Amino acid sequence: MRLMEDELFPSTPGKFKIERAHTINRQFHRCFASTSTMFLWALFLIALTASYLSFQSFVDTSSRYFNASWGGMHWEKQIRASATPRRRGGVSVLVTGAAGFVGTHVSLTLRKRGDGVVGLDNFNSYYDPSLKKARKALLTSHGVFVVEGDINDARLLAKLFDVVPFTHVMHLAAQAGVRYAIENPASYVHSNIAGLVTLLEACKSADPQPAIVWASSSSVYGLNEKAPFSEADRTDRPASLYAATKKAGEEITHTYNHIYGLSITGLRFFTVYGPWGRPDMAYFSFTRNILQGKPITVYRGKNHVDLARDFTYIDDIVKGCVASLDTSQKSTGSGGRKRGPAQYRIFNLGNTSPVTVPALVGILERHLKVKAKRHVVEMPGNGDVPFTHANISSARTELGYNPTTNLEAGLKKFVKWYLSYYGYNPRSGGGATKASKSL
Ligand SMILES: O=C(O)[C@H]1O[C@H](OP(=O)(O)OP(=O)(O)OC[C@H]2O[C@@H](n3ccc(=O)[nH]c3=O)[C@H](O)[C@@H]2O)[C@H](O)[C@@H](O)[C@H]1O
Repeated sequence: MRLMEDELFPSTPGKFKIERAHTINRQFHRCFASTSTMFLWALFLIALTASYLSFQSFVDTSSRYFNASWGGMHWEKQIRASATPRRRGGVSVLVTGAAGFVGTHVSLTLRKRGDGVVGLDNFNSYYDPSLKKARKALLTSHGVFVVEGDINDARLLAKLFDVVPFTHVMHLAAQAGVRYAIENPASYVHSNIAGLVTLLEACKSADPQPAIVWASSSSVYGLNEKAPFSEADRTDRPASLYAATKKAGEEITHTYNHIYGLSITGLRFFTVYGPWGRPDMAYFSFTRNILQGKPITVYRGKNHVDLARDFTYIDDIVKGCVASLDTSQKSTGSGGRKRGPAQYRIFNLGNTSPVTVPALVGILERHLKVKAKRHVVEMPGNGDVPFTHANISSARTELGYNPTTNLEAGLKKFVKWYLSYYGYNPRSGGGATKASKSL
């Protein structure tokens, strides 16, 4: 077998051979030159591919950055502006669930008195998100910036505390509704347990740590029969998963108070109602159905006993929330470590005068001037309790809480708002439409 050298450097030189050797030499150089050119080309292609890939990842990262609903210098500027108090001694509050019923009212009240407020809401579709968007528009028109995001988003929460040293957190974001827990139990765990823990983790790590006021629920009294319900009564027999998650929230907040020195106030709301309310609640859905000429289902307890609720008007609840913020002591921890014991409180915020569900329907009929088509059925075993009744003496003493609106007056204001927001068309049988909404 001939070696390659033999081919290139023949052993017997001669003209032909010499020429051939030159030719071979040239071929060798050409070949060598083309190999190095190829090598250079390959290098060039590798470099091109690498720079393309890194450019792509830059584009991806930046487009993610620019498309995210939060982040960026402009966003931070808006957050800071909204969080800045406009009065001497004003507080800076992060309100979760700001586009919710209670969250909107609390945010507006704080803003109107000159506090700094930043809202956070995930605008989920548990009920019509357009109502939440309308509440957000109302807040925006009053200078409250609402971040669209979830309390389960730890990065977002860390960023918010990074941008603003919030003095307080008003935590109202939650999966509400007693009976919906049968349909979608996971949503209660997601918002009321996992979301709460994520929020508390952010608060515990924040420097300074904020004081926290949050919404528990009258439902924690569950099967308690002793009336009126006092904060010291047993709350270990919840009747619904909703109630169980709120009760768990009370235990979880206690832990964070104990370990990290977070100042915490839990408020047990009693069936809150009023303008800008929640469409899933009975007074709201009854109003819609009565106006549309549709039947309403009125639940009744065992032995034909009417169900009753300690319905509480939104303005009274807002006063209780704001008083809770104002009487909160500072958290004692810093850098995730407790420095001393911190305040831990739980208050009932109710009205102390339960009204039966049929009586509620009667009031609505009067205000709407339309007779309801009542369909009375026995209360299904879906988490409801027969009655609620708040003892509010603790809130009276500690917060100066003093509810002043009874159900008759409160529903009158609700109906007025409902008709102005949804409109009223008597020719279509009192059908409510969203077309003529007015803010
Ligand atoms: O205090 C709370 O912690 C809770 O209050 C509220 O729960 P509830 O007191 O159950 O209010 P709501 O649904 O308006 O039913 C009122 C009454 O109407 C009866 N009801 C209800 C629906 C129906 O179709 N028919 C009916 O008779 C029903 O049986 C009940 O007797 C909040 O929704 C909840 O998120 C939580 O905050």
